[in-house]
Amino acid sequence: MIELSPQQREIVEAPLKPMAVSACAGSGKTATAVQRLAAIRERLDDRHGHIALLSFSNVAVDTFNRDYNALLAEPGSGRIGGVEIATVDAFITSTIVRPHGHLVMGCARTPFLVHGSEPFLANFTVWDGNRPHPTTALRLELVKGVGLQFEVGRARTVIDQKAAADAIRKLAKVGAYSHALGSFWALRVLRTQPLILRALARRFPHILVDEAQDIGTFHQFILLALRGAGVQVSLIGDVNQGIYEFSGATGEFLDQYAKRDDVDGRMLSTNYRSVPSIVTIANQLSGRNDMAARTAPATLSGAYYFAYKKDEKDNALKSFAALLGQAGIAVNDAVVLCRSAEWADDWAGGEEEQGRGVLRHFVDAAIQRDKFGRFDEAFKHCCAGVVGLLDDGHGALLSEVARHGTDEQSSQALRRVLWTFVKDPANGLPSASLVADTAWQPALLARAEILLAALSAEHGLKAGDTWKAKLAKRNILNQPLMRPADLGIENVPRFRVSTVHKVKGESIRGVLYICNRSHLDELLGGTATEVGKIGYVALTRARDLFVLGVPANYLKEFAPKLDALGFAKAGGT
Ligand SMILES: Nc1ncnc2c1ncn2[C@@H]1O[C@H](COP(=O)(O)OP(=O)(O)OP(=O)(O)O)[C@@H](O)[C@H]1O
Repeated sequence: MIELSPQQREIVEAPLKPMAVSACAGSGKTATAVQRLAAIRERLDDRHGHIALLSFSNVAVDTFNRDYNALLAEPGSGRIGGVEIATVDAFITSTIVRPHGHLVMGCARTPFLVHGSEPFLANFTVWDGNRPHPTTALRLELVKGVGLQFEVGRARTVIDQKAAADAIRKLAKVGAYSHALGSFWALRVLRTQPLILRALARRFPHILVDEAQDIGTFHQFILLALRGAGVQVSLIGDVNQGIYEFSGATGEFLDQYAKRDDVDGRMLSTNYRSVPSIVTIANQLSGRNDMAARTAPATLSGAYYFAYKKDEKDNALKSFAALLGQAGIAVNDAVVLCRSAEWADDWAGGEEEQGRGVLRHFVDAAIQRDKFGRFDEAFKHCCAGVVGLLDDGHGALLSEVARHGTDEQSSQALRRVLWTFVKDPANGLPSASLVADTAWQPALLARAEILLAALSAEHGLKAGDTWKAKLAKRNILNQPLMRPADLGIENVPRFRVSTVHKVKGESIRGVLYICNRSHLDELLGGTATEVGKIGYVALTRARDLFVLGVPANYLKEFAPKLDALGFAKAGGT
């Protein structure tokens, strides 16, 4: 177990009152939050009350659970249960929407989350004046001076209030809600059901929220409603890492919360993750003055840049591999980061897109499993694909099967069948290395038939009438799903490639961040803009080595600025 610093310990041992902790990157928020959770648990007299520790990703929740259980296992630990560790959304779902949502949704069943691929959703659309959109595509925005606004699509088309409200009600009547609508219904419950609000406040006298810069507008109102009913809400986060601005999470709530009279404002300002030269650059970008706890290792470390050309990606990857070699970092301990999913796909050796609709879910599942070894992602896609093949009547199934930690026996048995299918390229989901039109799709069709027969016999699940048509060869090519490099034919190091958003919260030994001109511009401009913050998150993931990929055309323009910040030029393409 980590020995806490005095700054961390003061937070852990502070009096039981609402707290706002403004922390820098790599400052040990995880250990501090877990120990604070344990300290509150120990000191709280109310043995019926639960303390909730909430975050925004399953990875963070798993880490918290692991560390809290390790604390419980320590000799002499008198700590007991009575804590709830979950994502913010899972907490809202399990404590508000599922048990009480029916009171405001007008449905006669336990509400269930829909993911968008469920066939029955075809009957639930909303009209934008020109064309219909799935109701599940509605996003809710609170716009200053306007109030609640409903939008769809990338162009953020605003939907007529009444049309949106009618569509949401229609969906709610069958018990379904989308991800965006979950918080909406939860807030409705809290605002219209005072007895439930009071009961929740009694059950959760303390709620700690990690990554609090990611609290969006609806989450904020939910937390404030609970606070109004007496819950002590504490926040811990880093506004410089607020990279979900597009979804209404500006970090302002965390900033403002610290200024409230009854809130104890604290800081965590030592970075335990990165070597000092990286912390110095991070300080300049964020305007903070954080300390580096580490000293530089004897091998190559720090922040570098090199030029790359878009059509010579393999050279850039080889240059990065060479730098990693000098730093003594294995390829497996490094990552290539991009701003957008499209870029990440491209740098990962993007496949030519194959499949449409339901079939596309199976394509994605095979690629996730065989190219990236990500079985959890493969499982999710496979579930969406299988549910897409079933009869409309099984609309709630996907949400039951996909629910993290569900303990219902029927769901568990079904999960086992689906896992078996996902894990087995010989008899289940066919290998992504097969040629798609002549081998992969026919194999999928035959095995899906066997799977559907088993689901019908053992689980009473009925296949939809058109399931075969959904697996027809639409946009299926005469080539494998994975491109040759991933089949081991070309000799380029195989890096994990990811978006910055996906590695949030991680510590990684070597990071290459591939930029275009505007990414660089905003990175150098500091953390005032969202893309600037994304650059800051990329930089601060690196433990030992951070490399910036600069487009060759712009090297001359950016080199002096990068040198001035403390980057060093690496040899490169
Ligand atoms: N007191 C400490 N002494 C030594 N190492 C520590 C201490 N506190 C934290 N660390 C280490 O610092 C690293 C970063 O911690 P953690 O992942 O919790 O950072 P974080 O604050 O969540 O960062 P970020 O917000 O950037 O993801 C971890 O490897 C952790 O073990």
